[in-house]
Amino acid sequence: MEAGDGKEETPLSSALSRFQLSEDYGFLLPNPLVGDGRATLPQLIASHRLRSRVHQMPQLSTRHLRGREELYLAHLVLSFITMGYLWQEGEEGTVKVTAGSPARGELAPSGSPPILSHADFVLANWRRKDPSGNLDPIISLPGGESLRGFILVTFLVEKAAVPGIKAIPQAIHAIRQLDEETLHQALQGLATAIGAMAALRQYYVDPAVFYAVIRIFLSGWKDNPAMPDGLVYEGVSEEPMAFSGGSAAQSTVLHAFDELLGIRHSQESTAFLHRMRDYMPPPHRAFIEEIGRAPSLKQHVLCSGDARLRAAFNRCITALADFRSCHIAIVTKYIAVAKAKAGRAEVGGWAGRPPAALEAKGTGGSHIFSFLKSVRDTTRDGLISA
Ligand code: HEM
Repeated sequence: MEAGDGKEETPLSSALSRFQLSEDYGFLLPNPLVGDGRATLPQLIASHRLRSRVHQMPQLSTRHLRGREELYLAHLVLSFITMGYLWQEGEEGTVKVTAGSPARGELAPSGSPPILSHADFVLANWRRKDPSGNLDPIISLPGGESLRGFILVTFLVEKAAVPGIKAIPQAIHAIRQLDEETLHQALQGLATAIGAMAALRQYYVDPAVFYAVIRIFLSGWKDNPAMPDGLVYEGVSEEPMAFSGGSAAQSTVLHAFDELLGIRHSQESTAFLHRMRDYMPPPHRAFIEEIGRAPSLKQHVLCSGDARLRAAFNRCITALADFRSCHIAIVTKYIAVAKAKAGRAEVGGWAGRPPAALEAKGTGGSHIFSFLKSVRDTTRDGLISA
């Protein structure tokens, strides 16, 4: 609650300054949460103390935060606490109402919904561990080394995509200038970057831990039978609100590539993917929309009749379809095969049961395989024939 409603306000900046860096887990929770001594988020969740402590948290205000970084950090910390709070008892123990700050409207100023998104989980959740540039996540949930691998490999895939993202404005500028040489170079750069995103294959993640432990903490309360009524954000609205869970479908990268290459997905897939854009940082969303308003690359390549441009364009499409095939293989291993092997009582020190509501659905809420295959196939349809 904000000042003036009878409750004392604690500036979020001062609460954040009490988060301590540790070599193992990044931020430790501030003392008001743990009372005596310190505990990491996973330890707190495992000890089942988080829920009652969250109720006692002081109301936090974002008004003293300085700049974008602190806002993203605040969203990261509070959305992780929210997921721990909501899912700590598994699917059976969900709550209908949030109490206290973590899941509330204070998260909104960063422009993202009050839930853990891909931008929190991956894009903002890293720090340099040592001078040689090794990385660690800032905040973890249960899942140990597998969770660490899941976050960092996804981060590396995003990093591999950066030259491809940079090639987009270059390509659009070249189309406007009718500069075919620069356009060709930009498309070559894009195809190489998409190829490098095959770092996706290097997962150091145990499928059983991913399936039984990690996935539930990324789940949302939209299209999720475990929380069919959504969630009341106390002090924000008396009506329940529904938000999708964290998913790399919320990553800006493939949306931007699709937009540039003029890929047309099915109506159903497009609806899902567009919904995922609501979970991106607003400048990312604006970037994708701007690409959509630019002159059509595909039309330009078709009209130019330039065989070299057509080949470079098709290399981008093929690389993108290959990436999506590789992703389907990963998802098969981490969800379909893991599901078949599931049922062990305890995985990775965590005795939770695999979430039944997520058996056929992704954390973003899609019908996994029909969606992923349709998106891969419509990508292939984007090829220009000779
Ligand atoms: C264990 C690893 C992974 C699993 C199990 C996984 C699972 C899924 C699932 C189930 C979906 C469907 C949407 C939903 O409901 O959430 C999805 C979509 C998606 N994932 Fe992943 N994913 C993994 C890693 C990655 C990585 C590293 C990336 C790269 C950034 C990625 C990029 C995407 C994209 C872009 C989509 C949207 C569909 C598309 O545009 O092709 N995923 N993923």
